Amino acid sequence: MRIHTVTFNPAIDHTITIDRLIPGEVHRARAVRQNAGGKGVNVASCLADWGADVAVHGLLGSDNAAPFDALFAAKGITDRFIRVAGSTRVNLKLVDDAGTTDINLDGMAVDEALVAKVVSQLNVAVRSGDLVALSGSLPPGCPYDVYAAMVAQLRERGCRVLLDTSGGPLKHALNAVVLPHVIKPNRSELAAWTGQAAMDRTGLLSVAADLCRRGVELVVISMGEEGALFVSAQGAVCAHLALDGVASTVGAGDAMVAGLAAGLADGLPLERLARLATAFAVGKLGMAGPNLPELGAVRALAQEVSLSAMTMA
Ligand SMILES: Nc1ncnc2c1ncn2[C@@H]1O[C@H](COP(=O)(O)OP(=O)(O)OP(=O)(O)O)[C@@H](O)[C@H]1O
Ligand SMILES: O=P(O)(O)OC[C@@]1(O)O[C@H](CO)[C@@H](O)[C@@H]1O
Repeated sequence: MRIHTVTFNPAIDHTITIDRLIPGEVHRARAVRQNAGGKGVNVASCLADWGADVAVHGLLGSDNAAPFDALFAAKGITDRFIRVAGSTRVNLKLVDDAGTTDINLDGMAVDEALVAKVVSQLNVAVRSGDLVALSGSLPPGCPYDVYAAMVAQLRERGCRVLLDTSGGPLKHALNAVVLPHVIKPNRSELAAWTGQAAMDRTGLLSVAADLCRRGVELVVISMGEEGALFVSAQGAVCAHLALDGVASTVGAGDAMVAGLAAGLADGLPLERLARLATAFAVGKLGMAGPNLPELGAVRALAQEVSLSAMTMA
């Protein structure tokens, strides 16, 4: 069984650490780093640290592909990205004591024929029983309903599909007849899908329960430092683990998706899945880039996660 990740809009994350972000002021950088990123790349990077067999798919600019080539080679990730003339976007992450401010660019414009090529290559590469994570925003030129179409095609091929996206692409995927097995929106992405500015836990739980009734097997709603809700036909739990010394919150949600994929690959029941996915996310928080600490540390974190059962309406 192989895990595939798809990233149509990868990014090089340029992280600048400053003392305190004050709009309109000149800031002096305390530290600067760059890493290959984009949601599906981060998912694959964490899964490779866990020892999973993982392949990455999508579109990558050939002018600045070096950090991606280095990451894939260093971690033994199978590289199925199609190289395209041009540059992958560079996203800015401004880190100060209050947290991280993300400035994400649109990404390289692509044409529909290239998107179709990624989809058909993936359809040939997957085997029944494989897991596929579809992650992130879509670049200009990419049809908003591409994830919805891919979910149907991949399920037809016997794959299990995890979706982590937002806005229009999430809307298309959740309004489709054939739904993903797993979704992992954060709370504001799910609230936006329902047309609300914000939602409390009761509201989130009720939307998740509706999605489960419609056929999504597992809805995971991440809530930053408040942890995450895991909702399936088996029940609902809130999982949380506090961490001192957060190095970077960038990609915590992707690490959580990686933990979900790893747990699903092992057939874990809901509570153990919630523990493992939370341990991946919190383990990543202590690392600068999209990386996990050593496996023993992740397993130890999983034991420390506190779980509380939630009642569904
Ligand atoms: N400050 C924090 N303290 C403890 N846990 C955290 C913190 N930030 C994130 N997490 C953990 O990581 C998970 C994912 O974080 P978050 O909800 O920020 O995801 P996200 O919005 O998808 O992030 P990204 O898009 O950067 O990957 C949370 O559900 C929680 O378990
Ligand atoms: O613009 P998108 O695709 O929604 O998010 C892109 C991004 O913020 O997601 C990752 C963190 O989750 C980063 O590596 C990357 O910069």
